[in-house]
Amino acid sequence: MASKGPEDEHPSVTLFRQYLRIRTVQPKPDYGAAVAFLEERAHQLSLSCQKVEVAPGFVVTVLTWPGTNPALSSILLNSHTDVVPVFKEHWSHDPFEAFKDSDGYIYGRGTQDMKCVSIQYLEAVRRLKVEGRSFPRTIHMTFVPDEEVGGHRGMELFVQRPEFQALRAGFALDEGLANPTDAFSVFYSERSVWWVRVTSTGKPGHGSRFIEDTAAEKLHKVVSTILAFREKERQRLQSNPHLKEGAVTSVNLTKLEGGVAYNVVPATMSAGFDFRVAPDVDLKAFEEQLHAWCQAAGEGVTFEFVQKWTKPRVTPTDDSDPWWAAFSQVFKDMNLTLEAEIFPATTDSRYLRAMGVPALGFSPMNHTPVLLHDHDERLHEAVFLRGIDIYAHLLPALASVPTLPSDN
Ligand SMILES: CSCC[C@H](NC=O)C(=O)O
Ligand SMILES: [Zn+2]
Ligand SMILES: [Zn+2]
Repeated sequence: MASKGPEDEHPSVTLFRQYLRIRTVQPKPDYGAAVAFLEERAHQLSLSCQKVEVAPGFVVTVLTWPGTNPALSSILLNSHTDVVPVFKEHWSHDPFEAFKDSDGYIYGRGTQDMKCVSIQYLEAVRRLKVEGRSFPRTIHMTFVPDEEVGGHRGMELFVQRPEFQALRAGFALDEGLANPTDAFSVFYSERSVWWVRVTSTGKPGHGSRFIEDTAAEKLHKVVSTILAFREKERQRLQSNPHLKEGAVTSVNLTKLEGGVAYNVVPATMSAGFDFRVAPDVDLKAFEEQLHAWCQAAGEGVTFEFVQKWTKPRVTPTDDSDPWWAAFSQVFKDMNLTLEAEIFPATTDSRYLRAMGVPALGFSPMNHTPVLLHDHDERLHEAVFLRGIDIYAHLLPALASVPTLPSDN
């Protein structure tokens, strides 16, 4: 297929590519430019735009399309504005140029995670407004900073504020993942992130001696135990075709620290682990297990949490739930396949669900390899445009869910 020149490119694709060029890349995202871009979109769409500074320099931008029945709770469409860093030398094209190849693939950091979704929300709303449609429920689009580093200066603070309460969110959409097959993935829960630092202390001394009770020996025991647990979970996932990645607990050894010189046995060493705990795990029992593993390694082995999520929640996916019924019916009507899963990593949905707002993670990308955080992150323009169609069906369905007991 020959590439369309910029003159006949779909305007939604052009807008997407403009947004991709804004360097909201961690660790120093240009949030000012993103907020200015969103304010301009609000102006173009005749939507109100509220800026909530949740921490100095960290703004949540809220664009609102009022519904016809303000008594009803609202639909919240969330996306984060930041993107993860790149290894530029591994990219085929500049990751912040939004290069489109002759087949229609758009390359860029954020093409999948999740600048596509931000623009799809905006363009679906634009289309529905142009068509003169209106719906009972208000639609809020929230654009939040700092998701990629945990949301601690983004959604985590925003949900605690009166401005969030004032949105009266009844249901939310947030990010999901691409799916390489014909199906679309949707995420109704996520694993709890636990970043654990195990510190081992022991006897120091000269590197030539058989010193008893060293920090390294004991740390090695803990590392072995945890990696054995990892293998057990890996096998459990591999041997059961019904289980998807998010249904088991994963762990990786991601940091090792300690030592000062080759001939000095260090008195302390530490190991860092990234646990993603499945939502059906008893978290109290799991923490006790961590204690037991450390204790079994010997005296002076302790652990601390660097991240610890303790409020896993599951959004209903049975047809008796009005939100799920409305969401899934759209896919039936459009003859599209949905696969419901637990998100394997962490998103801002956890903060929304913990506030009692049911949330689904959905990024409309089928026939697309999962390339978030990867080199050559890309999305085909046709898949991107199809996503706008899908939201243009989803938003009317969700914003027309009849009055619920929770609305009163
Ligand atoms: C807990 S902070 C990290 C959040 C991050 N989210 C997306 O990749 C993740 O590692 O899942
Ligand atoms: Zn993301
Ligand atoms: Zn991400």
